[in-house]
Amino acid sequence: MIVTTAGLGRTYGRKRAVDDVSFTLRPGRLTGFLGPNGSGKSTTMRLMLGLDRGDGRTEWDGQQLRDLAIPARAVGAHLDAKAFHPKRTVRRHLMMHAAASGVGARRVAEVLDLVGLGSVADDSPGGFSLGMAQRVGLATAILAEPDVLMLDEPSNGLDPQSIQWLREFLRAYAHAGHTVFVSSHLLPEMQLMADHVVVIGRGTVLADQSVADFVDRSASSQVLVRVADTTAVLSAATRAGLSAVSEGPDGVVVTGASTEQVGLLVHETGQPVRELVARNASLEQAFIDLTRDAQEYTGGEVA
Ligand SMILES: Nc1ncnc2c1ncn2[C@@H]1O[C@H](COP(=O)(O)OP(=O)(O)OP(=O)(O)O)[C@@H](O)[C@H]1O
Repeated sequence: MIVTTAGLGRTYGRKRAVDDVSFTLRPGRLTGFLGPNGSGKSTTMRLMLGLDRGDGRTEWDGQQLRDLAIPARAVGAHLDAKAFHPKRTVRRHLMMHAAASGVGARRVAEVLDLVGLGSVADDSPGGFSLGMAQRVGLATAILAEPDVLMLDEPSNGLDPQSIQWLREFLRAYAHAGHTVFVSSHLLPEMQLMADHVVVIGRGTVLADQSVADFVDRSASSQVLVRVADTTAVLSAATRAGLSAVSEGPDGVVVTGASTEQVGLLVHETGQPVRELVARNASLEQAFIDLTRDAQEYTGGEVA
């Protein structure tokens, strides 16, 4: 299912929390939703689902969510870690959601096992840890095997094994043809998991592109090339408007260019390449570069 948001907006008091946010989520890929604290991720997700009133519209394969026959089959969302009754058992909680979306008891048992809650299915989740509560939320979201899965910070409170499990689960879910949209502050995790990213800062979209392109465009992406005549490569880089510095006796480091561009540059100088290595910035570094000016809440210098 293709999900299109157009012109989403929301004002709280005098603050424009989300402003003219438009993007498209495509099936078969996991889109990460990134942004500094308070940048509007949760608000955007709530607007998409009609849980918050605001401007703009979201279409699910061209339709409004309320016009779909069984909305739970279209989208499963987990936005709030403790969105369950603390005294109702996990199984009962899931059975109630199952009934509302035409899902049978077998699927409830299957999902309980899938998210690792089988042994506590008949416990009340009131005293659950954050990680356990996250599993209940995920179980609820995937119950009806929705076309679209939307999760707000699902790795919060999960231990490393659970994070790895969640990553594999979400990737498999996306690559089976579903549309997956996940917000997270765990950027190294997102780099392993996401195909595409939407980045927002101060309520507006700053980037909407593949993870590879996003990381590549970072000012911190560098390419190291080793050649016999570094001076010729440095001049060619300058002529091409690229920033380049020499490194060691035969190395040149070019900033902000792809390996292909640097390969062509060396080719122009008519000499063989001894080594060509991309020193890609991490998703984390690319994110920090991009959102430096869109940081709502910043800490002081660390001495
Ligand atoms: N119910 C509300 N009332 C007033 N202001 C709100 C409300 N909900 C969100 N905001 C404000 O809107 C802005 C966006 O908040 P939102 O929770 O969407 O950001 P976020 O990107 O999800 O943040 P985080 O990463 O910290 O979870 C913030 O400045 C926040 O303080």
